[in-house]
Amino acid sequence: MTDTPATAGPDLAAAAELLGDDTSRFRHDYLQVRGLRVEFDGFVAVRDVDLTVTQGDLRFLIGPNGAGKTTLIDAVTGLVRGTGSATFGRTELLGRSTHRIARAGVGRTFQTASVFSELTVLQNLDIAAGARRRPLSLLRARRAVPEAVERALETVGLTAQRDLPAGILAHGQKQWLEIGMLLVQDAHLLLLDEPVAGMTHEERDETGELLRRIGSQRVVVVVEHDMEFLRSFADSVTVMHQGRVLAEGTVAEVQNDPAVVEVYLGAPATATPPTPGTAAQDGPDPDRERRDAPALEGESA
Ligand SMILES: Nc1ncnc2c1ncn2[C@@H]1O[C@H](COP(=O)(O)OP(=O)(O)OP(=O)(O)O)[C@@H](O)[C@H]1O
Repeated sequence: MTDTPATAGPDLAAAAELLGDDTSRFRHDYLQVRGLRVEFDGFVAVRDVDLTVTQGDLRFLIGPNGAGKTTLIDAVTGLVRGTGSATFGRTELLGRSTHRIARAGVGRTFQTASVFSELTVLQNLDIAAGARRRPLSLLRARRAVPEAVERALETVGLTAQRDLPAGILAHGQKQWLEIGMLLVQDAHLLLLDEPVAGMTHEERDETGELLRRIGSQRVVVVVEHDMEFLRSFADSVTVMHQGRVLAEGTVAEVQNDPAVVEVYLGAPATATPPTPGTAAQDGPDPDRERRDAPALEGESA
């Protein structure tokens, strides 16, 4: 946050207004994944995954590195081929193109924000909003900023930065811009891949509040490694390990689940508790997943 103007952060009142659209065609839709399987040249990255996420249930998807979290999102959004079923509303998403999945109201962010750096914040939002417009009408100058774009700017707290090139935004602001782009695209299932990675504490809290608001009206799945952020904002948690769902429940439930403790800490919960964040001496050889797993207790990774 050195060369960018200070921001007041997301505007929660604007978020409430923007999200208070209870005439939405997506109002009762939810994500339902059944028997999802993704293979890469014979390596099974995701297997037998069942997942149901509804509106008002801010779901965090956690698990050690390589657990299959991003691959799950990739399959739901059409970036990789999966078998089984993944529906949002009445739409089967598997087997559809990324474009058609987006049209079904499904949007995602990536670990690295993918905004057009040379274009302004406003232009980025305008392009996202215009995803359904014809190319010629996109080129035509318009007199006013569309209301949805204006509201999204306020919602994600970037009104003061609207005319700045997106490339000079702080990391957190780029993530907010991406979320704004999903809102103007009318995404009602938002899949966010590590949205607070690299953010300051303040930005994380602002992002958490924003996600809560969005999650009360839309279906939101957050892939995260930041346990402090999870404890503050998750309504529910799905834990993945080696491509499967290992556990699911409230933060307290998964934190106290022996299988989860074992995966994260490297020892059965009933054994002498290891030092948080380290593998147990007597446990199996720590593999890559375990070494990289953040501590479930204490400070975030
Ligand atoms: N395109 C690919 N080709 C081959 N293997 C892949 C591909 N994408 C992912 N994998 C493998 O699938 C497994 C799951 O990876 P994935 O990125 O989904 O894990 P993750 O839980 O998101 O991990 P992280 O927290 O590190 O992002 C890993 O073993 C990874 O190496």
